[in-house]
Amino acid sequence: MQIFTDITQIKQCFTNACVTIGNFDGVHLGHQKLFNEVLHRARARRGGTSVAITFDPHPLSVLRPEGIQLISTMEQKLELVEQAGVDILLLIPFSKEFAKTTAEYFVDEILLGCLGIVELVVGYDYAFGKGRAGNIDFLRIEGERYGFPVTVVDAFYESGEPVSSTRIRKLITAGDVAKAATLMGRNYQIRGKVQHGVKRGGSQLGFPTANLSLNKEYLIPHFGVYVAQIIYDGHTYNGVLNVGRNPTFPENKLVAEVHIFDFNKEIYGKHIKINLLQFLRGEVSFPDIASLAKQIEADIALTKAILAEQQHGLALSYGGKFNC
Ligand SMILES: Cc1cc2nc3c(=O)[nH]c(=O)nc-3n(C[C@H](O)[C@H](O)[C@H](O)COP(=O)(O)O)c2cc1C
Ligand SMILES: Nc1ncnc2c1ncn2[C@@H]1O[C@H](COP(=O)(O)OP(=O)(O)O)[C@@H](O)[C@H]1O
Repeated sequence: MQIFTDITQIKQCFTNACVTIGNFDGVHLGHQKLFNEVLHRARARRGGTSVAITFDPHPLSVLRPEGIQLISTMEQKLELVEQAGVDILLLIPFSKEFAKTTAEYFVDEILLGCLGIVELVVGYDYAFGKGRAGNIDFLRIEGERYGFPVTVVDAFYESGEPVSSTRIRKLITAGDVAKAATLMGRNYQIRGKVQHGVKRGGSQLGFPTANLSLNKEYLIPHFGVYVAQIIYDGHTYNGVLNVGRNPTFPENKLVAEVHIFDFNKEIYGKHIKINLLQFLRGEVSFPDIASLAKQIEADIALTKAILAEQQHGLALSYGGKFNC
């Protein structure tokens, strides 16, 4: 995937550009449906180029005084859009100034002038430009005037409800990461460089934990303990994660810390990714360190049992398929 971080970097229109526009926070199954439609139109029908346009930072983090807590970092978003198979990603720098861009200017200058659009694919609820004037009715009229068909893609439904970034944010904030995964088509993930903690995990508790600091610009999952999967240096490990403020101790610092199973390496400063698979319990203030250690032991046993059960389930479902 080729990435452009400003329209001025695009010197020549793309061949038969089939374009979608959106914020794509979380790159969930609804977004993936849009990308599939664009890819199908670009490749199978037009022999052209699939283009996604998004904004950096997320418009609501600029326009809303209270900001927005995002599901995915820009780094993750780029990875996921690339995995979806999109050829070109245009990341338009978003500012209060850019928010004043009229929908007409956007269509004339960016879609037609810069990209050479031949087809537009948008989600059922999408609108852009000053005052959200670039809504579906407007785009259909512009499409007819300039000769680019506009395809409106309906939501992806799960349990009869549309999948949306807002719905996923609510689930993660409530700790229901397992359900969020079914709406995203992948697990909710946090990532970052391993930080130094207070050196209590290994020496006092008997369970070292690799600590990540959490940035408040992103969603903070419900405080508590999760079954986790850790990706480090090209390998995947199982583990158990605690998100919260360690109320048993006085520091009160927000942290995500993961005890990795069958692992014994010093990884301070290294980049790790943690997938949150299932919520186990909320964070508790324990009367002493021995009670906390005992609880962590129980958390580990439960995590291992859940993972073994999942493996067993997978083996059965593969068995079922082979038997058909
Ligand atoms: C599985 C697990 C569960 C935890 N649960 C709690 C908890 O309920 N309450 C709490 O205060 N701290 C909890 N912690 C955090 C520990 O207090 C923390 O890992 C320990 O103090 C080590 O901190 P350090 O990495 O800064 O040395 C948990 C940690 C793990 C790995
Ligand atoms: N199984 C493991 N899980 C997590 N971290 C481990 C493990 N084995 C070794 N480590 C290392 O130990 C560090 C955590 O030890 P800990 O005593 O909790 O110190 P800190 O308070 O700095 O987090 C991790 O950052 C990592 O470098």
